[in-house]
Amino acid sequence: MTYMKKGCWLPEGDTEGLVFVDTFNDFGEIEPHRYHLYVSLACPFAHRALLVHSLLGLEEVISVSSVSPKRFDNGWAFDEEFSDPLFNATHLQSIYTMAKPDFTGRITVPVLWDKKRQTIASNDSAGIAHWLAQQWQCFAKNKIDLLPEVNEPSVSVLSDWINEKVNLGVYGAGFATEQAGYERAFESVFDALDLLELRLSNRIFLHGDSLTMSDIRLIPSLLRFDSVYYFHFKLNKKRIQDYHYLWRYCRAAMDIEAIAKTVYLEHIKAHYFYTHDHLNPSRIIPVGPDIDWRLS
Ligand SMILES: N[C@@H](CCC(=O)N[C@@H](CS)C(=O)NCC(=O)O)C(=O)O
Repeated sequence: MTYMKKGCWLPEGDTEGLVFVDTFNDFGEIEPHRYHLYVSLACPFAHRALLVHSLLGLEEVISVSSVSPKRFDNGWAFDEEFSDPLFNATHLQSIYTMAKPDFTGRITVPVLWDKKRQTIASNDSAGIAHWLAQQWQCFAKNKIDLLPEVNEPSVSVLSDWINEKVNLGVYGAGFATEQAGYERAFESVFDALDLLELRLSNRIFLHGDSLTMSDIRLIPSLLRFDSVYYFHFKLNKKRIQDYHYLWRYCRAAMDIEAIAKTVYLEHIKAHYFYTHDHLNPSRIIPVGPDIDWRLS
């Protein structure tokens, strides 16, 4: 992991005494063409924001671009294929220092840039996803309510649980540095998947027939599981394809065009297997697996 301290890039591991004080959480008014969303197509957290953006059909009012899949020592970068459409920056760190020259913290995606105030409105995926789902209905091409009032308490409880047990849980196993910690994280992820399998035995999505914010949390991690987490994070008890209902759930999600068009498995694999060279020193990116998402 790499960080900035008071606007300066820190070499890997040199984080002694670092206190992460800076996050951005200051959304402005809703105005078409005012915001730009920087994501990484590989990142499951950024994927939350991208999913809401795509499901609501906000392409014409909020622009989106991705960083390059391969992250080097200077953090998220832009390249010819994945360039910065606003500033032609070479690295995402420039976007952070434009917003706050003495920024201290991790340079993460997603980033919601406010063109009017020339600053970062938010770099919190959950906050951005929530804001898009709640505030942008008036500009949404598709009227989808991902935060239905009737389910609101259970959606937020389940969303938080998925974040802890699955979204972050897989990293707990993948980045473990000792056996016991890895095994605890491994068991915890598969216990959570077993519970979700049970929950999905009598419904298509987590709260019934329609997608909610809980699904927006779960889908990014499940879609990456068989190609990445199973191998790279050593989560190899089962693939998602080995669960009856979770597999049906993934295929039902991928059957939705607005979801399928946000999923770039080659980009995802290129990121994880190339960037985490402490887990994969050869940086060889696996060719497979071939996944057939069709429902029947
Ligand atoms: N606060 C963030 C965290 C997102 C996050 O951890 N993103 C990862 C990619 S999956 C990242 O940008 N990591 C870069 C780094 O840690 O150097 C969120 O929006 O949820």
